[in-house]
Amino acid sequence: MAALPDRQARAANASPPPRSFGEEGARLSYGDYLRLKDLLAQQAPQSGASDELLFITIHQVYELWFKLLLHELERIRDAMIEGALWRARHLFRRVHAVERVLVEQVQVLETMTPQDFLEFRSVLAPASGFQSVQFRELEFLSGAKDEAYLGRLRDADDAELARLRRRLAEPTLWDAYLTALSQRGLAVSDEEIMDSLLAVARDRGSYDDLWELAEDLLTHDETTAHWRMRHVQMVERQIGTKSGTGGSSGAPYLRGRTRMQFFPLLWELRAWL
Ligand code: HEM
Ligand SMILES: N[C@@H](CC(=O)c1ccccc1NC=O)C(=O)O
Repeated sequence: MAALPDRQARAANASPPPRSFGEEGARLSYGDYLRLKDLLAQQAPQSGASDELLFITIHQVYELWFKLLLHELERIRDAMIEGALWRARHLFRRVHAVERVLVEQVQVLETMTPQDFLEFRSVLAPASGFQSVQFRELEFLSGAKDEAYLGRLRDADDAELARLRRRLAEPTLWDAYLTALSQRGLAVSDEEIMDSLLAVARDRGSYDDLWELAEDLLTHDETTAHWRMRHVQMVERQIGTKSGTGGSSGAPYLRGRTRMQFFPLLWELRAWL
């Protein structure tokens, strides 16, 4: 291999310095690429209350993360069906990291006092988190399909309803995990599934990838439950025992939701080990 020219030799060559990577076309700027004009025009407080910008910003950030989570969880599901378990595991690391951010982010909204929330709470009604289509899509994709929530959406448009109906029809993460198990010769019928999960847990030498994937599913379940618990704590801090703008009992309804599990068999497995 030829030696690299030293600094003096390079200076003597006197050719112009190379342009930095990608500058040749010079078409995109930071703001164009990220569509910041559009993005930053989307925060439109309805009241004069100072904390409404915080409230809107937080919710929009959640919805952006939900969008990414849906994208990655779909890829995880498809990777499991294709038998590319390494890719599913790789993407689960990203999903878990984002989910931890979602939990951590609650504290930002908790810097708002209930008095300051009350300055604009009445303008929100009857809007509420019930109407988060992406949140419900995440639940459906994870395995908690409950058609009744379609009725709580109020003013969802046709495209949103179609998205939710598609999620109700398509395979869940759990369906995909069962496919991965059966591809390895393990039985997945209702009667046999627990024996198969036990076989995976007891023979890490043969099934370590399937075991670790089940652990990744469980972590997804657990971090989602953490979010639900942090959300209800925040709700109790903000509105106490008041009912919700979306028409539910508020904190009691949300407390009930914290018991939800996407993958109950993975939790039950612990008792059989
Ligand atoms: C001041 C802060 C918040 C309060 C007081 C609050 C209150 C509530 C209440 C009372 C409900 C039950 C529906 C109803 O009757 O209104 C609800 C549901 C929900 N909220 Fe919030 N929320 C807050 C912040 C957030 C944030 C930051 C998110 C993030 C996206 C969020 C997402 C949701 C979702 C997805 C639901 C549906 C939960 C389910 O059905 O399991 N909320 N919220
Ligand atoms: N349900 C809340 C209001 C609320 O938090 C909210 C209102 C409109 C859009 C998103 C919301 N966030 C989560 O429920 C309440 O009862 O105060």
